[in-house]
Amino acid sequence: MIEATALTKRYGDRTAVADLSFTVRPGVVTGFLGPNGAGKSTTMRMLLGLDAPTSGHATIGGRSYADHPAPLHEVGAMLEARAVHTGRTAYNHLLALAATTGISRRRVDEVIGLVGLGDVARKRAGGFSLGMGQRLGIASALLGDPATVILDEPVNGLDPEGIRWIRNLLKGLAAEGRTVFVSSHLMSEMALTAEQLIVVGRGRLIADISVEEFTHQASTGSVLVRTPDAERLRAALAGPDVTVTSERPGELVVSGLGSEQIGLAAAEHRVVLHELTPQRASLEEAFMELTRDAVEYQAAAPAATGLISEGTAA
Ligand SMILES: Nc1ncnc2c1ncn2[C@@H]1O[C@H](COP(=O)(O)OP(=O)(O)OP(=O)(O)O)[C@@H](O)[C@H]1O
Repeated sequence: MIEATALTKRYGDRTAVADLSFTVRPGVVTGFLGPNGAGKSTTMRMLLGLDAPTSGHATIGGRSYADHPAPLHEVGAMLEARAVHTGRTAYNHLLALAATTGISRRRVDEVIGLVGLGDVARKRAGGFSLGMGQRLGIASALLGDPATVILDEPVNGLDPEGIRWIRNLLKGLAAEGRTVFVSSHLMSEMALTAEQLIVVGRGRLIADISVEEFTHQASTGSVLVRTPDAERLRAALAGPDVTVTSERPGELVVSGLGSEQIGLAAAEHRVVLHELTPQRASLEEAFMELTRDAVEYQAAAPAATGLISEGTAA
């Protein structure tokens, strides 16, 4: 369990983190989301005792990081994936880390297997690709078999295979009952990985919300219907609070009725349906909307296009 209470960090007259309070529970992956410069890295550094808060405090497993007698067993973290001595092999890097904290050689072998670095463990880490560097960073974080795992932007720069690997690893760690806290600026990625979201902007808490609820809120409430009998269905659906629009032949967008009601009406009138899809804004668009006022440097971008269907969202 991670608990942040009124965490605040100022650098001169710049406030990086402002009065930030949240709880990260064990057993689920919690995403820490926010646009660039929102204060995610600063918050993570404060959780790990690498930066002192201007005010407020944070605990991991009930104590501040510095108060844990064996912190590597309590918390594993990856803040900068490439902070590795480049001349050493991956194996020796992990072995050196293990030796300073009383962790066995067997555990080094175990984490190498866990992160899939078996084939390259005897190679110098300096020659590693970004993906291998991330895996080594995660191996270091997991070395002490920690109850809490904190990773800053672990999917940055990874290919789809690497992203899927990290996603499954994080879910597995959470399923083992660990506390997993992972930052990202990509809502769509977090929607696939996390169950709970803590969203920040300009150092402040914007939302503490489940992915399910966030997805629900992104719903526009309209339903796309494809049918070869559009005009008959349109007549069957007509009602005081119902709006039906059509941009293409054979396609209707219905507001004011749920997909169950539309399906039922179609069945009653023996209208064949080819598609019945609740519409929602893409999660990335919903996220941009949520954090719009908090984006540090707003680019002049074309207006968001609005709706896309559930199947293609994110
Ligand atoms: N050492 C520092 N000195 C001065 N300002 C800092 C320092 N570290 C961070 N900041 C500022 O604090 C704010 C938050 O930065 P932080 O790196 O925590 O954000 P972030 O959400 O992790 O963003 P990113 O995704 O871009 O890393 C930014 O405005 C940043 O410029």
